Amino acid sequence: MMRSKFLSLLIRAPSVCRSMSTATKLTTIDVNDKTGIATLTLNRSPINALNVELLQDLNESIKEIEDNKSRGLILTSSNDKVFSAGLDLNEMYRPDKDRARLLWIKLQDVWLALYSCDLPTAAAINGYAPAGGCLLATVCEYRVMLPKCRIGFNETQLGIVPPIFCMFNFLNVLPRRVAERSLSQGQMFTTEQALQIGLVDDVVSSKGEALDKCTKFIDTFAKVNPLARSLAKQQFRAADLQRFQTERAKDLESFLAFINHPQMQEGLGIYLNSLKKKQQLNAV
Ligand SMILES: CCCCCC/C=C\CC(=O)SCCNC(=O)CCNC(=O)[C@H](O)C(C)(C)COP(=O)(O)OP(=O)(O)OC[C@H]1O[C@@H](n2cnc3c(N)ncnc32)[C@H](O)[C@@H]1OP(=O)(O)O
Repeated sequence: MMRSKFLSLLIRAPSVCRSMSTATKLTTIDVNDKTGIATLTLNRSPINALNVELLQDLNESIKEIEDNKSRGLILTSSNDKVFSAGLDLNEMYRPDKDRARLLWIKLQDVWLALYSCDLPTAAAINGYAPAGGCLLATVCEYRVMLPKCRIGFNETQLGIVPPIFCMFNFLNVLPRRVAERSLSQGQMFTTEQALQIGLVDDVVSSKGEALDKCTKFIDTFAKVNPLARSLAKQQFRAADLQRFQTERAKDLESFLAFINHPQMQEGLGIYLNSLKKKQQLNAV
């Protein structure tokens, strides 16, 4: 009797979150002591544009979460309107050559860390997620999104060829025909369209609900042997990971050649300017 009372108290006890790291500045990690699940929050104001430092912090945080044997990883944003605006275009426009190289290497590292992550991963997409934002969301195994947002790879709309890891992500989530069309057209989807085509698994009305849904998804693995789960995931992703490793160096050189092209620089300048003037392209 005493024991079951004690157990019911434990079950009803409010969940306690503890911060795992103070070292990172542009990401935060909160581990729920009850569920053992880590929430990794993008925290670069104003719109979580992915610069070298944010990508570096993301890499460190993912490693920290894996090393601390969390039960799962939920990726979200501290901004209530934007999950991530994608790569920081200021890193690509009139770039510092060393930083541009580092930017792409760190983006590749983040993709690799999440694509091959041992833990179950889920994205609580609490705002806009264009390009690199969509990359972070679709590299996860489950997605839930808030209404009235947009998500997609808009690269071709900006004259950019989406890198192969965008293709891997989409092919894991969408039927091949839909993946190819949306990547080659640079389509941005509303939340409702994203749900309809299966780009997101669920739609909820608040960030709290989104985090709950992600927790429930991760809980579906509670009774599965973690090693078997992780190896099954690796098996599914092995061919993509191998191709990525083979093409990684070439992919970096393509990115550098691409951003150093005068025509691309001109286009990036015009696009950045249009964003600053709040004249966002219809594509986003
Ligand atoms: C060989 C292979 C090469 C492959 C290369 C692949 C590369 C790229 C992948 C990418 O990720 S490129 C980035 C694509 N991202 C976008 O197109 C998003 C553009 N942004 C928006 O649509 C909106 O900003 C938003 C995300 C919907 C947010 O809207 P909101 O109204 O909340 O905020 P804004 O006022 O528009 O923006 C605030 C502030 O940030 C500036 N800004 C916006 N996006 C970016 C960005 N990606 N990088 C840098 N700066 C950005 C925007 O100009 C505003 O600046 P100020 O006016 O405050 O100076």
